[in-house]
Amino acid sequence: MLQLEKVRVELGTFTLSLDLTVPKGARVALMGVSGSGKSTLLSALAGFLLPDAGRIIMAGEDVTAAPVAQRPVSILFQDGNLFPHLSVFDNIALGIAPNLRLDAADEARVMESLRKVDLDGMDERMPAALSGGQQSRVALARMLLRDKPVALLDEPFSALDPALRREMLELMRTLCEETGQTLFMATHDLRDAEHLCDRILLLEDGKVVLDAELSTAIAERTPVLRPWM
Ligand SMILES: Nc1ncnc2c1ncn2[C@@H]1O[C@H](COP(=O)(O)OP(=O)(O)OP(=O)(O)O)[C@@H](O)[C@H]1O
Repeated sequence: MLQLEKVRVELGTFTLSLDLTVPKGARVALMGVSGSGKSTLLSALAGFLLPDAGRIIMAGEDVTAAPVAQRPVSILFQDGNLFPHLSVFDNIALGIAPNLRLDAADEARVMESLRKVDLDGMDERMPAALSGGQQSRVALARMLLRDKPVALLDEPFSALDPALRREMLELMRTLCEETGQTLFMATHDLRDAEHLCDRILLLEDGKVVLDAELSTAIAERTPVLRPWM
């Protein structure tokens, strides 16, 4: 379970205000027009921004003042998630060992995460020698390996064509279902959201205007969601 208790984040004249609880394992689509506060919310969850008021509780722990590295989160932001001078293996290994010193068990975990995203045998390649979709899979493998309770995605896979992007979103959904991760994904595309998410949080000017089960909101054509349909 993840709780945002009366959280307020102020950025100049903009204020994000949230008071909500997200069940463990929920996959939440964060939607709203440009400037509504999606990235601000992800940054507050990741710890890049500290709230001016309120508390953030993740996996039973108060992380309100915790630095990025101490939060139980993994992050996948837009594109360019890979280091071009490191091999696929090392890019993934960074998820567990920032100094790249791995023991045999860690190495086996890296290879296992590669297998899960269907990239066996690609461990020695450099990112430039992979297709866009394969690069996204490497970033996903690293996220998997970190095995954190909360995943934060900001318009991921946006460089991929829609068919490949949706394939990645579905892969992400399968992996989340296996691990029970709670996920937040900022997106402008309701169809993309449907491929991965089961809840929707719609923001307007820093406030939640819809917090609902995604399939129900779509089936009922909830008025605030209609512009996105
Ligand atoms: N460092 C900052 N100082 C002042 N205002 C900021 C700062 N960062 C963001 N903002 C403002 O906060 C508001 C929310 O921005 P945010 O990036 O969270 O929106 P968003 O919904 O993610 O938009 P987009 O869909 O364009 O990425 C905007 O009005 C933005 O101008």
